[in-house]
Amino acid sequence: MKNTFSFELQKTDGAARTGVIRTPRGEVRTPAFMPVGTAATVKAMMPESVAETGADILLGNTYHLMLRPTAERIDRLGGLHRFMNWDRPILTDSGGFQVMSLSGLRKLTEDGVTFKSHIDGSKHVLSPETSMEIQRLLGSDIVMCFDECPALPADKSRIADSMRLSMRWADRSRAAFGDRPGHALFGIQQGGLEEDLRAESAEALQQIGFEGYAVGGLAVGEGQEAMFGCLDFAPGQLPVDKPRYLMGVGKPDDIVGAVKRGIDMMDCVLPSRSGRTGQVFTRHGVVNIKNARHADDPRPLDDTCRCPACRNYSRAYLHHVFRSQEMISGMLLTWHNLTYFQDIMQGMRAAIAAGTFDAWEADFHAGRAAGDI
Ligand SMILES: CNc1nc2cc(C(N)=O)ccc2[nH]1
Repeated sequence: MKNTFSFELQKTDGAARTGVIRTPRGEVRTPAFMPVGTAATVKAMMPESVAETGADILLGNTYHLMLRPTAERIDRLGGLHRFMNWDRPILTDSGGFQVMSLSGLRKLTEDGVTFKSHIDGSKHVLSPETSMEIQRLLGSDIVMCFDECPALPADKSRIADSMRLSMRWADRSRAAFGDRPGHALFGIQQGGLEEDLRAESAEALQQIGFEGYAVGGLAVGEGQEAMFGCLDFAPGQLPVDKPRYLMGVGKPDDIVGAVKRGIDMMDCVLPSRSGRTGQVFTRHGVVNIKNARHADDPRPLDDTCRCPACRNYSRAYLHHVFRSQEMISGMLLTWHNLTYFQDIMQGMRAAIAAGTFDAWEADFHAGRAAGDI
């Protein structure tokens, strides 16, 4: 096993790309969707089940893990992969986004963010330096720069100031990351929906140099049209030979539109969170299993789906166990949603490789318009 990190761009079809990220813990086929394993678990899933859905990599949340059980404890126990029994690649976020949305009593300065834990009120500091140390202790394969993601809408001067702070933090993140063969540090482009600010951010990040580049600052309430408008130019401002990661996205049609515009990696809680709330994604659209119309329906959710929920159970059963708040409900629906999201990724990888992405996309949208869900 070579102790290196690399990305091979294999085929393009329009702006869409397919390739492979090679890490010491295995390969990540792109475009890739990363399930979110917030507190060292993809909720309601065994890690071997997550692997069976087709996930090559998952995401861990630095903010949650630093508070509980702490990165030091995970390090003492052999690192996050050993701790959660996932031996494939893990990407960890920096904690920057979640500290601003989850913690209490925050104070943001040039140095970083001091805050109180939402769990027990204890005081903590997140900065480029502490975030790099925490992610090193966790042992993640892909580390994210510590940045600030401004809430939208915001005026241009606020977006510019925030982006420039994030670029100074990117520089400090790079310095603190050090020389770690086989591990990657990704920079995060900011700049809101502004093409000139995003260009300035992309240029600043390339001057520093990263193994991959994220498009940050999106999926924060701007809506799909504005997000796609930004993705019509932002990925193209980033190096063509490095992975491009869109953070926090998204619904199936968001994912397809992002890949169409040159994105290689994404993460989102939607398939797992929705699985627990009875929202089921299928190729014909969304099924809300709670709805009484499923109570006597003997059909599977999707008779073309390979997941255990579709192979072994009826909608009537899934409706029953959801209504009865049985644990198997979240397990089966999460398993289905993650399988469906991975099958979308596999479909796009194959279509881009064959040069038929446009036809695949048309079929994807036609299936959702067809209804009969
Ligand atoms: C769910 N939406 C979302 N937008 C994000 C932006 C960032 C970011 N660092 O700009 C990180 C996580 C994010 N999650």
